[in-house]
Amino acid sequence: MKIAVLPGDGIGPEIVAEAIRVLDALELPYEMESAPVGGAAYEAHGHPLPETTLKLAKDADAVLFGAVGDWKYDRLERSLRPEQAILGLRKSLGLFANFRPAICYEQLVGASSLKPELVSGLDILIIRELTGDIYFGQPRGRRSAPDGHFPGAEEAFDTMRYTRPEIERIAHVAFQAARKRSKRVTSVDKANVLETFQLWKDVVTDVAKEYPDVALDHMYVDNAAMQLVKDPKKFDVVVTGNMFGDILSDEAAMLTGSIGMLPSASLNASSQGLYEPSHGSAPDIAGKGVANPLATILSAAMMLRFSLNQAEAADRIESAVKHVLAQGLRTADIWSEGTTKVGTREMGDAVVAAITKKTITG
Ligand SMILES: NC(=O)C1=CN([C@@H]2O[C@H](COP(=O)(O)OP(=O)(O)OC[C@H]3O[C@@H](n4cnc5c(N)ncnc54)[C@H](O)[C@@H]3O)[C@@H](O)[C@H]2O)C=CC1
Ligand SMILES: CC(C)CC(=O)C(=O)O
Ligand SMILES: [Mg+2]
Repeated sequence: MKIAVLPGDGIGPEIVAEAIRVLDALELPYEMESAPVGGAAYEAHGHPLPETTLKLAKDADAVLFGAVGDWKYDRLERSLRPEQAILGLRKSLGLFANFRPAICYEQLVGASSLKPELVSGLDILIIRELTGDIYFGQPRGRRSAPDGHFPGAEEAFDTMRYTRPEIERIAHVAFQAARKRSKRVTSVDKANVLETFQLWKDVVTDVAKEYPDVALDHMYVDNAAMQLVKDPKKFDVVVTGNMFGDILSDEAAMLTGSIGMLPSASLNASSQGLYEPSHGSAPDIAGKGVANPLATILSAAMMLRFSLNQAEAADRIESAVKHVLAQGLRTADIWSEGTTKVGTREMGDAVVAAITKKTITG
């Protein structure tokens, strides 16, 4: 088993270090190799995704990724910006299916942005298409506007685009996931306005015919954003496009207590995967030792389950996380009165201790 480790920027190296310590505590027979990515790679090699980093990721069974980006690169030419590294990895490895489970752990019900009764027992699976949509569509650019209300004025444009096969394959992923859960899929679109999402809705409806045991409903994205905070438990599997999934998953994170709790798995057709927290590099707290490492640690558990065939080890990590939360340990983002505030490293220590001392109560 070979794991490529790409810590990246900001809090990336801090949280990935804790995930690695947790993986090490499991004493599994894997090999790990690290490489720079994002701003760190730009500084060292002049490119956010050097060929050697890309090759390491392609050759690995799984990639453990931190986060990329920093405000200081905002004015760089787009192809050199750190965020292009994660987009490039997703595209090059064909990681079209992004799983973002928004689970509110019982111990964190009080940390959620919503009332306890709305989030107690919450378990939503957001399935986000990850290699298409407006993040990848061509053409894009800036130019002098050729027409419109202000001809000759500077304008910028991006292209929202999906093909039928792209939508079909993510729809199959969603229906198959729903079969293992409560057999409900909500497809989120903007078909009332966008041609791209009228196609999305038509294709998801067609694919649904192959899954008569799964109930499908459609919801416009603006309504979905509202329903997520009004009555989140009405959702089970949510399938949507790249941009809507990006936005809705950050919103869903707050139902679970913090963006620092939301892991993710990005899979290709051969179950090779990239595992990263759903959040970014958090430059505002980088280097302070306060970032929550649990989303990354839980992403490592998803890696063991989905790409490395180590479901039991994944269960051990997830039980250890529940155990430390039950002990009352909290990083600043999930802290509340009556709990114990700890830093990134202490939280990692506690998860490692729960695994190695076998003190897990679940
Ligand atoms: N996959 C990736 O590498 C991603 C990269 N980014 C990049 O990250 C940089 C920062 O973006 P933002 O919009 O600020 O989003 P962000 O997710 O990095 O941070 C948003 C807020 O959440 C907090 N936060 C995030 N992760 C946390 C954690 N583990 N523990 C405690 N608090 C946490 C941050 O302190 C900040 O207040 C940008 O350059 C952005 O492009 C953003 C999202 C994903
Ligand atoms: C660089 C962004 C597209 C990454 C992001 O915000 C995400 O995947 O959640
Ligand atoms: Mg995002």
